[in-house]
Amino acid sequence: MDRLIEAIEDKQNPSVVGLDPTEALVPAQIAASFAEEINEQVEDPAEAPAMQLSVAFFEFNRAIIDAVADIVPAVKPQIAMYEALGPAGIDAYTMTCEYAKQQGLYVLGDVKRGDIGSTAAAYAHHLSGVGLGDTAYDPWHEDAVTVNPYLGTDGITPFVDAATANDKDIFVLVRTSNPSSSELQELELASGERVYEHVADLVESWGAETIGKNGYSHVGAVVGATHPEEGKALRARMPHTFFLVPGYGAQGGTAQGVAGMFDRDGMGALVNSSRGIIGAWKKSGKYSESMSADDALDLVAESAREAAKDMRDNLRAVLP
Ligand SMILES: O=C(O)c1cc(=O)[nH]c(=O)n1[C@@H]1O[C@H](COP(=O)(O)O)[C@@H](O)[C@H]1O
Repeated sequence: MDRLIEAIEDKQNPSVVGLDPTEALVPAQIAASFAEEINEQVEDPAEAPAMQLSVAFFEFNRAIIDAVADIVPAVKPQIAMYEALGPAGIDAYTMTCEYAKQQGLYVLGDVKRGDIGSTAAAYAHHLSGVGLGDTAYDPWHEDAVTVNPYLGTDGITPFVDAATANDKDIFVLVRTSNPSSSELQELELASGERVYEHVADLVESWGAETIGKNGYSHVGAVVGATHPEEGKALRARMPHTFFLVPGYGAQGGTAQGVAGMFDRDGMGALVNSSRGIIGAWKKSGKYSESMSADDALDLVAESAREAAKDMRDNLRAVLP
């Protein structure tokens, strides 16, 4: 986790921009501006809409990355939004990750993978690259991925091994931000612990052999901004586990609510906002359907930059 920590210290900003584009979040004229070019390229006209949106997603992301790269240490592309477009969407995802890396950003691939050990080892190629040894080729350009711990240790170990071998990281779901999370995560065990507390102890143990010079391991945890008190308690319970904290902004999480998830040095957590930043242009009052695609992209970028600055300043105000 040392590379992420250094990136956060460099920008003095523990926030990450979630790149979760959807057709509703990307100004319509951007995809429309590629219609002619795409229609000439595609063999099957039915493919055109997905191709157009994929190109639009990448241009949308590139404009936002250019606008926030000097403000934030990291971006978190959510692969689901790209998978929704099929293979062309995956191309937009990997191009987005590659471009963000080229701008010096830490790329957190939100892929939430989890399976039995042999399958997890295949998924772990997101971190270990394709091919063997020196010939390993990295088509994903991710510094970290999110993973689901529901299958237990043998489903996680391949990810820990790949992360450690490649100086990358994983973030394991512990206390998720969604309303239904309590149905499972708050269940009380015979020991009196809650399920999420038991998972927290497993996550801390999974990283124990990989603690870096800043005191945090390659194995992080996902702790929702919508659970301030539980997050504060988990901060103390998981001293060597860095937190990815989603749920700020669109889901109601606040800077005050996440303050307890940081350690006494103001480190230990990276707070995510996706829709609150990439959708800020919708609240600017400056968008018009008649504006050009270039002007729409400029508005997206300018709005994202302002929203990223606000988030940075809100977090700085609550940190030691
Ligand atoms: O793993 C995640 O990042 C995640 C875990 C969680 O508990 N809650 C959660 O919202 N997320 C992700 O964080 C992002 C939140 O998006 P916004 O609500 O738009 O900021 C989405 O990409 C979610 O998939």
